[in-house]
Amino acid sequence: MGSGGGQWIVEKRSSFRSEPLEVNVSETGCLSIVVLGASGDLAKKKTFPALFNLYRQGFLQSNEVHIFGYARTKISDDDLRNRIRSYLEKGSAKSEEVSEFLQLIKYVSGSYDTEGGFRMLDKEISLHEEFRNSTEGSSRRLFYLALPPSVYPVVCRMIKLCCMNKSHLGGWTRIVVEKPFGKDLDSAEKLSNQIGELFEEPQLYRIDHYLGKELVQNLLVLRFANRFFLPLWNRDNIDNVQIVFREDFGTEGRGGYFDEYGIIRDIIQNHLLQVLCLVAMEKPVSLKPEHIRDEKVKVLQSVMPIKDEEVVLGQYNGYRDDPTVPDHSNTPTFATVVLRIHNERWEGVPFILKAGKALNSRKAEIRIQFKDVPGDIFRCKNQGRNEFVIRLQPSEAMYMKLTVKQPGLEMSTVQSELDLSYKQRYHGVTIPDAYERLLLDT
Ligand SMILES: NC(=O)C1=CN([C@@H]2O[C@H](COP(=O)(O)OP(=O)(O)OC[C@H]3O[C@@H](n4cnc5c(N)ncnc54)[C@H](OP(=O)(O)O)[C@@H]3O)[C@@H](O)[C@H]2O)C=CC1
Ligand SMILES: O=C1O[C@H](COP(=O)(O)O)[C@@H](O)[C@H](O)[C@H]1O
Repeated sequence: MGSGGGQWIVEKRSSFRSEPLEVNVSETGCLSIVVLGASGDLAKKKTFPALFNLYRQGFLQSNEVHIFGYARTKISDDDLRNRIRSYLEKGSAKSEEVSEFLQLIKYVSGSYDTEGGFRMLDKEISLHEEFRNSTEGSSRRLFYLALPPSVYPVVCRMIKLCCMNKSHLGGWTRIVVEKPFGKDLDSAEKLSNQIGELFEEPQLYRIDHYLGKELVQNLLVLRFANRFFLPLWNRDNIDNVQIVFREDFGTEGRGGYFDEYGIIRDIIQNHLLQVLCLVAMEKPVSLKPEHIRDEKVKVLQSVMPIKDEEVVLGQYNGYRDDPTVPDHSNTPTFATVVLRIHNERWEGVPFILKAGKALNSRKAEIRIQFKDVPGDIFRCKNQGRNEFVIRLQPSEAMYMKLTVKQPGLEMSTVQSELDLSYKQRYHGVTIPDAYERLLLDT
């Protein structure tokens, strides 16, 4: 999706149509945001907090927006509000603001594969639209699937059958689906076909929230707007690249989703692979989504089959104690995988992807380790290599480890850092959560 000359231009993927579709309609109808899987982990930790932050900043107005939670769990509106309250009351949020926001939320309970619940949901949405005097057809309905991908097809069918915006007077129905998009190539293609039969491509938003993180968004700028990196970013200078995700908590009741997918499909195949693409790809022709996608695809096509001996899998002690996890599960919660990119720039440089839950710290970072300097006249090799680190979280930062002269009379060396820590550099700037950015886009 891109903005050109002040109007929004929605472009379908070239595999679906060749001409860009220009949409230039004013959006006047009220907005209903439906969070399916509202009882779950993503909804409470990220979706509702992101909606709350958009509300606080005035992007969602209480006189036009209403939020619906939908899931099978039988709870009341207030039960849902109480479940999420503590996730909203963080930072500078005032408790009155939280209460006002929570009043915008209504909960509907129903199954994912029968019409009853979805008809009820449609009725509730329509009531809200009538209450807001939204002209029929001008209303906007955003369905956010905070659900395991196994239920996307049936949920999309039910939305299409029961819950669509009724006509096209500037209104719309949009569907947001989460990663992982299927389990393997066959299921991803099947899922794509199933959803594609129900909705037009511009109605569909596939989310990978790592792409909304500030420092992931910065990767293109960093690589292609700075002269420094251009000559160094290749096999002649870089020894290895590490892309690491660690979490200091386990599944915590998410076994219903996680155990079926595991850490590779949960984190590596999507979040870390997207980061790898941005680190490894060539400069795109422009910033158009298609041009960026084309370069990413080239990188992925150059990845060699992974060798068994370059994979390590593990499961943390206590994973099976989670009541939502089957007793004999062997689903990995930790994985290290080495990817090798067979092209002129990266031949011989291992890309080491690591992800794990319930480890000793929470961190996501990219470490680019450079080769040793030939002819070590300072005998400083043992002090460590040049390294460029991009810390995505926590505390966003970029720093370069380099060898300098130890200040003083002696000619000795020491490792130091050129440090761009965002908190210190950008005082008073709040970095938006990835989901705020992405939900606002949708
Ligand atoms: N948690 C997170 O931080 C993030 C999650 N995601 C993605 O969000 C999606 C949901 O993840 P998350 O919220 O963590 O998962 P949960 O396990 O919390 O599942 C969400 C909800 O889906 C329903 N559900 C769970 N298992 C099943 C099942 N087997 N069949 C049908 N319904 C089920 C449950 O609701 P009920 O039983 O009430 O219907 C549950 O509350 C996943 O695709 C994940 O990749 C993406 C980014 C971050
Ligand atoms: O997609 C997911 O991401 C979260 C971690 O997201 P972060 O932005 O807090 O790093 C992870 O906990 C979850 O298992 C996974 O589904």
